Amino acid sequence: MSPDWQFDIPSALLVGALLTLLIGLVLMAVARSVPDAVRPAVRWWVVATLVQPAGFVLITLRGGAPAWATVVLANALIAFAFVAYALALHRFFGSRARPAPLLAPWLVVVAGSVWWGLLVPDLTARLVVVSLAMAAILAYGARTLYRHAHRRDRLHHVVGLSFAAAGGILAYRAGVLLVDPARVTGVFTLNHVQILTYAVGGILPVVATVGFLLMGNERSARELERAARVDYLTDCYNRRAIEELGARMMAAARRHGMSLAVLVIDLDHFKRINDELGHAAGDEALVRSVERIRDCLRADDLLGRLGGEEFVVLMPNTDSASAVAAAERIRENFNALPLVLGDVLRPVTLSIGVAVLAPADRLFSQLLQRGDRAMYAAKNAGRNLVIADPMSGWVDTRP
Ligand SMILES: Nc1nc2c(ncn2[C@@H]2O[C@H](COP(=O)(O)OP(=O)(O)OP(=O)(O)O)[C@@H](O)[C@H]2O)c(=O)[nH]1
Repeated sequence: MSPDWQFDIPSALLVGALLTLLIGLVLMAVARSVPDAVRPAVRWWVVATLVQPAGFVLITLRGGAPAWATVVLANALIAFAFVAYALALHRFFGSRARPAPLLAPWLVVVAGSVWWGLLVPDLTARLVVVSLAMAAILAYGARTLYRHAHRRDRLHHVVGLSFAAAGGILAYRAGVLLVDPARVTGVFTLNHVQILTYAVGGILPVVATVGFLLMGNERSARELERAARVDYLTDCYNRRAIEELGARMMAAARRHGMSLAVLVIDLDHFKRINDELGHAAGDEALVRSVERIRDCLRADDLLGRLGGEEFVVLMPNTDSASAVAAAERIRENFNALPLVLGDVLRPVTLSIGVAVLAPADRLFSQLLQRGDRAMYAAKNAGRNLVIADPMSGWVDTRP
């Protein structure tokens, strides 16, 4: 280091502690606005950002306060904060936390601090063991993140690389001490190893927390976007999404000279289910029906709920005969097997209208309207029926 440079580790630790605490408070303030699913993760992260500064402050008191506090408690708190960060990532990705792989290194930190800090004082052994155990916790956190994060989502690198860098620095310190124990004669010894550990170690939680905040924000945005496109009850697309996707599919079909079919599916006498079994059973019937219909479809068909008990299937690259065959398969499935609503078996039939993209269709709504008309024709013809719109080639599959 240049002779003009001054660096003092306790000050760096206090600044790091203050920054971590402040960003933890920011996170606490936004915790209420994150989606419910992310809230437990945010809570663990807030715990980490409150506990870690306490550990850092205790380290600055070394020499002036008893070793059980400045060594054992300080290390236990910092290692606990690392465990809490890792648990936060576990929760963020929805996995139930299995603390065992995190508890073991935390216990090593505590036991190593007690043994080589209080009972048989040995700075080198203590720093090596504590550094390696803490590095293991951080590596576990980074692994959790990289196992679950979406590949296209680059944001998680901010958190993942912060974990990996902090773990790497601690492992590097252990390596240097093993090779050359004389390098560190006290915790505040000024050399590149200690400066890296405490200066970078104080900055990384702040960087990681910013990354975590942005991850939470992105998750909120994605969930809002999803909520705007998905039917809350049945989890298939809602009307708005279907109209958007339908228009897009129609344009693609035109561009590539391919066909596009729609099925408009309506449950017959659905009102009777509500009237006889109650509204909750009616809701369940809608959910079970969506599952059934989905099971009958190809991977690139899209299913949506237009409202009430009316559904639509968008079938790319499908001609009239194939669409009618698919509709017939769905109708027959319902006709053959009653829906299971709790303990009740309830026979439900379907009326299905089929329409295929015609040269005259300018808007997706026109195609959908023809499907809807065909569905009503099936209703008027006695229900439990598939009818194709005349412009798609009239087909009546009355059994
Ligand atoms: N449980 C439940 N019922 C709904 C929901 N949306 C609409 N409904 C009910 O669905 C029923 C639809 O009744 P109708 O339009 O008369 O149709 P239907 O009884 O199926 O008769 P057809 O279509 O002519 O065979 C109404 O009673 C609505 O209250 C929903 O989300 N959940």
